[in-house]
Amino acid sequence: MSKKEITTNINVKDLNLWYGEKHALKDISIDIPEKSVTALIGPSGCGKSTFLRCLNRMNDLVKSCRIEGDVLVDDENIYEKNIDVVDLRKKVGMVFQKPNPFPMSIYDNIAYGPKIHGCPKSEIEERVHGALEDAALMREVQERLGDQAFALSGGQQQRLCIARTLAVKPEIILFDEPCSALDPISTSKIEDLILELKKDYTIVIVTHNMQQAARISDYTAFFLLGELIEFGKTKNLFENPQVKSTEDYITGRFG
Ligand SMILES: Nc1ncnc2c1ncn2[C@@H]1O[C@H](COP(=O)(O)OP(=O)(O)OP(=O)(O)O)[C@@H](O)[C@H]1O
Repeated sequence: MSKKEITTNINVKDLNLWYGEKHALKDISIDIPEKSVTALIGPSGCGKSTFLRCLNRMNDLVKSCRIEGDVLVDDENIYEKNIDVVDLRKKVGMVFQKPNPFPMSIYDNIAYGPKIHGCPKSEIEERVHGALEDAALMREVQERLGDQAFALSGGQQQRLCIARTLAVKPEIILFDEPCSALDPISTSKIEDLILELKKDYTIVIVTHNMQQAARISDYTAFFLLGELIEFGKTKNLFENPQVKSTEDYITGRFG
């Protein structure tokens, strides 16, 4: 890492996670820099999505899941009893693998979040428009905001889901393989968007696509069998990996 002081806003210490008997994350410690893109890479089943979901407590929804260790967001341990999970997920938004718009209009999809979080009625329209602009979707949908969201293409639906996340003004956005269901042109639009968003948001992205990690991330974390093997600047990790298994993975020897 550079000598310049790097500010981190997600600090994970000795995180362990079990699904029943299965020890899925083992002693993970990592400090994630703010306003940058951190990619999580590694072979299928190594725990990338599980780790991502720990950052906004999505694993709370899994009955068999047990977590030990600390996950600090802005110096606050998000696993403390007094944490309001709804507020947490507003601050730490998430975009999933498959676009999952609500069965309602384009406008209402985006207005939904601000409404349930008590945004004054007079500000909703501005929020919706701002989020559509920031998600680089406005130009394509401005004439059809009342149309059903499902009428959009897959790539547009995914940008709608990003707009929906932005509308509640998060600080951190988690992306779980956001392009895996998309064609190359839609993928490239989402990648451009992520590069734009990192000016204002901290982004953590799970990707199977190493070229994608190399293209858009500033930092990369390599996971293997539930362990964090190596973490550092993307350029260093890809060009000069410090651990043999990282090198084996990025050169395609396994995974
Ligand atoms: N809800 C669950 N219940 C039980 N085991 C689970 C659950 N979710 C994940 N696992 C297990 O935990 C391990 C890590 O899974 P996870 O989905 O985090 O891996 P991943 O690296 O994201 O994989 P992929 O790249 O295939 O999405 C795997 O062995 C998986 O089978």
